[in-house]
Amino acid sequence: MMSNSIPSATALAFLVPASFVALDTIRRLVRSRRERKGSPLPPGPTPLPLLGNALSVDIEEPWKTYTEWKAAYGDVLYARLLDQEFVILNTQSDAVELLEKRSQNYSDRPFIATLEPYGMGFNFILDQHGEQWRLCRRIFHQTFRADTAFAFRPMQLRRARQMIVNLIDDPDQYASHYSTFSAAVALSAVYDYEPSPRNDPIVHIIHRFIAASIPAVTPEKSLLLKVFPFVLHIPDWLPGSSVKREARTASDWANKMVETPYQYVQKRMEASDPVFSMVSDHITRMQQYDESYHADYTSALKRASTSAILGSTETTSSVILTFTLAMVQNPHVWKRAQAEIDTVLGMDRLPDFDDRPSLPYVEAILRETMRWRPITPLIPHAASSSDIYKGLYIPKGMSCVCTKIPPSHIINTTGATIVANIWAISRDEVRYPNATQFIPERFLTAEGTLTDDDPAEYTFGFGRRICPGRHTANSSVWSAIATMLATLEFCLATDAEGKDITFEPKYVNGLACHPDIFPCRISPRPHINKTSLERILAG
Ligand code: HEM
Repeated sequence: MMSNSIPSATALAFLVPASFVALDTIRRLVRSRRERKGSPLPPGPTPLPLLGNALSVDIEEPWKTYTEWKAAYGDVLYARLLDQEFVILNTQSDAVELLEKRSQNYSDRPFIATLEPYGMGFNFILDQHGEQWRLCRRIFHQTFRADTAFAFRPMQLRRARQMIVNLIDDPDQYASHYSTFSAAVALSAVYDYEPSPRNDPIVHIIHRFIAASIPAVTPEKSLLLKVFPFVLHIPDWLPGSSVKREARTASDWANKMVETPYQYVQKRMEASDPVFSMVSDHITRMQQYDESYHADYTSALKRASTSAILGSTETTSSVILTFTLAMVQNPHVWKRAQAEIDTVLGMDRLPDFDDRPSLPYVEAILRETMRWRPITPLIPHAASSSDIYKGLYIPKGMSCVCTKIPPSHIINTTGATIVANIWAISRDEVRYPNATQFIPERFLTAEGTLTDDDPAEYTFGFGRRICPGRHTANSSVWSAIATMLATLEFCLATDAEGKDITFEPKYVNGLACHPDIFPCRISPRPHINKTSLERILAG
């Protein structure tokens, strides 16, 4: 039997990092008290020693807890989950004040211990606010800024129409068609790659990477690796090595995701096959720079291009899934939209971007879809220095305990996480009465024109980190939903006796938050058929 007074190696292995967390928390509290100079932290629920407020937060949907706390503590809240401090901004105006007007200080990201081990290091979405990020963002901007993204519109419409053909062919696979559509738009823009509608090898790599990396973004996995980084070095035959294997698999898929489409472009360029894409454009631009800069440029280009695929695939398809759920639950909405479309376009052509200003109800549906169930309910930034806002102390204050973390991360791991709570903004009952209901009319004036309220002003984020793909995203979502409304009907599924199958929607929190697959019947409108659509596509 083991003596009680001599801790086992395993107990030590757990005790040492736990003590680091405890000491670190105490050190931060002392330091923050010194730095505050009399300014209080934002109000919030009283934290327990060490655990902080971890036990009071809904782990599945923390945005709901923060929204409830708004009533008790106000618009700007402070909470601590274990050693991680959060300042939660529950209104758009506070998010604009800090994340936009003080963006010099609020454009970092919180440190996530799983990123490097799970192969997410290529992803500039989660990069710190520094030179590497700036170069990626510049490359990205040249392709996706408003005036250049305009050029993608014909491709986006064509892809949306192809999606309808796939939906008519195989309606039960609707989620997969949305995903293929979203990936296809991004792959066309970034690599000039046309994926096949089913079983495409590159789409397969993207899906495998996303599936393998989702465990990386869970807070518990991140905390585990932060506190016990040695689990990445446990031999494969020992219990507890599953995290290491999981990380290795995600990393392998990440590597394929970065290299395979990039090499596809390189090969086409070597074969003098004309290719027009973000990657080919920058490979050409790179030649004007000194050779010594090529390695950095290539690395930034690979990171920007892969981030574009990752940033667009699950987000766009999540919005279309949310839209489908709203249509199935609110048939009067798609019927009113179809009446608008038929009046403006007639029944023998499909909407294109010239029709967009004439279809305010379709636009209102898009806005309500973005508001009703925001796909990124919380947007995390990090403060690089502590600050005073409205007389409240906003701490930097998280520090990273331990080991194999690249120096570029360690330098910047000292920011409290500043969270824009998009859920709270979208649930503001003064601005959006009956906020839980899907009511596109809230974005229309009594005359039927659009109001000035556009949820795109908060659902795409804020300041220097605002979604740089937002113009492309907005056009993709519009082309998808306008084409779907013009061609499809959305009903509850029926059972063998013809009775409607009702269901309680469930939500999945992956890279974006979206409804889980639900039973529904998506069918062509009476005057639409596959042949006529294929004729339109061919023309
Ligand atoms: C409807 C679809 C989309 C939504 C709702 C969305 C939303 C967001 C949000 C909320 C952020 C974080 C902003 C912040 O930190 O303040 C973000 C970042 C980002 N998004 Fe999107 N996005 C969408 C589609 C896209 C698309 C299509 C692309 C690529 C073409 C893209 C690329 C990115 C990138 C690269 C970032 C990271 C920017 C940075 O950290 O500097 N997104 N997006």
